Amino acid sequence: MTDKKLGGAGLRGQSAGETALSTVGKSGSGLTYRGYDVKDLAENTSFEEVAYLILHGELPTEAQLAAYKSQLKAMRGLPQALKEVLERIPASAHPMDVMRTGCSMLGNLEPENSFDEQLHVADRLLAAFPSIICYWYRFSHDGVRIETETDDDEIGAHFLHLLHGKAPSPLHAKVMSVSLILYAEHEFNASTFTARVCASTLSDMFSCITGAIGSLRGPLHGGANEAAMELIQDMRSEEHARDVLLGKLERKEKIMGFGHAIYRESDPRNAIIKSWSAKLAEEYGDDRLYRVSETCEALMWQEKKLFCNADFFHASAYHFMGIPTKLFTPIFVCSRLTGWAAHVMEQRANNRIIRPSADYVGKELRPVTPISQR
Ligand SMILES: CC(=O)SCCNC(=O)CCNC(=O)[C@H](O)C(C)(C)COP(=O)(O)OP(=O)(O)OC[C@H]1O[C@@H](n2cnc3c(N)ncnc32)[C@H](O)[C@@H]1OP(=O)(O)O
Ligand SMILES: O=C([O-])CC(=O)C(=O)O
Repeated sequence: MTDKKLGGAGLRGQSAGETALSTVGKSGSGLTYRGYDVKDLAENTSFEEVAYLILHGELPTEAQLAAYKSQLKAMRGLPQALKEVLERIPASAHPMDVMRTGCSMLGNLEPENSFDEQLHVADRLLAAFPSIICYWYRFSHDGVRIETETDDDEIGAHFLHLLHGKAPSPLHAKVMSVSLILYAEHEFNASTFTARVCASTLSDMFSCITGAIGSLRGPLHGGANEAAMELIQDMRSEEHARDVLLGKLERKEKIMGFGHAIYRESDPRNAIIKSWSAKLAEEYGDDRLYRVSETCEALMWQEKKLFCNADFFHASAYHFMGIPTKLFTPIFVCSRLTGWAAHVMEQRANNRIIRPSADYVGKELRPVTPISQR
């Protein structure tokens, strides 16, 4: 992987601070969390181990992991006032707006009173986010008030259990764990930077995370996994996929799930989620979605030298597990929370308010014309 030539708009290529949490797009290692290659982590750990690594600095021992899992399990319940708010949100709402409101409401009910509570707040949100989104989804779509405390050991399995009303298969639980690992942390991406800017004013953790959810929602960032699904779901065949994409490229439309602000030749998360999507396609008996996804990948590289980012094969993988498309980006939130919270803590530990300057391109200094003469 070569380093991308960075420069120009969007603060590209400018260092905006220091981090010990991850590296993105460095030659020789595509993506590392606290010094571990994401591929190594995806092959050899669970999401809870990675969350512990990101939040605490080191991988847990067996005893630490067991204690961490039981601690998170015990924090899955939602306060009645939050459930009432979630019940008032219509089924037509975007689930990312539900996440934003759910996070913000929890901040009213269980505020972070001092920075000494920051790790507790991060863990509480980690445990509560799947409950928040699934409670709202099942109530608004199926009319049921679900019990949000399951006995599932892992957050990914817990999410699928709440969504489908039954514990997932080992394959689905494994894919969720890998997916959450892949999405957990990514240096100074837009949503993380939002969280850090908010943290730099010495605001509370809930505000930082609520702002980050808003930034992740857009289709140029986390929202791309949903947009990718919307793109591929109507592709009837490989030939149709090619026609659709060539038409879009001709019209200079963005193809969601492709390209990246930092990576130049590939996103290291793609090969990992793609291989799990292939396994799920086989289990599902799919004879279209995975193939058209591969067609898109080949055509985009051939035509534009653009590669799939983390989001593209997440679309088919989530679909094969029966996850409704509009819940794709909220799963990203359930994972990225770990990175956001760790960045907030890192910012707080060595803080200076983030306040860049702007190049002024407006009018020269001029006097106010009295309103009667304008
Ligand atoms: C988990 C994540 O958040 S990963 C990102 C998810 N987002 C997406 O998948 C949305 C689609 N992708 C994009 O919009 C962009 O690739 C971004 C936002 C991710 C990165 O943007 P940038 O850093 O500005 O892209 P970059 O500088 O590499 O763009 C180079 C050229 O390729 C084009 N390009 C980049 N991505 C795409 C795409 N997905 N489809 C079509 N053209 C594209 C750009 O328009 C640009 O063309 P130009 O030189 O004619 O203006
Ligand atoms: O780094 C970025 O710009 C976007 C991204 O891939 C992520 O946040 O996972």
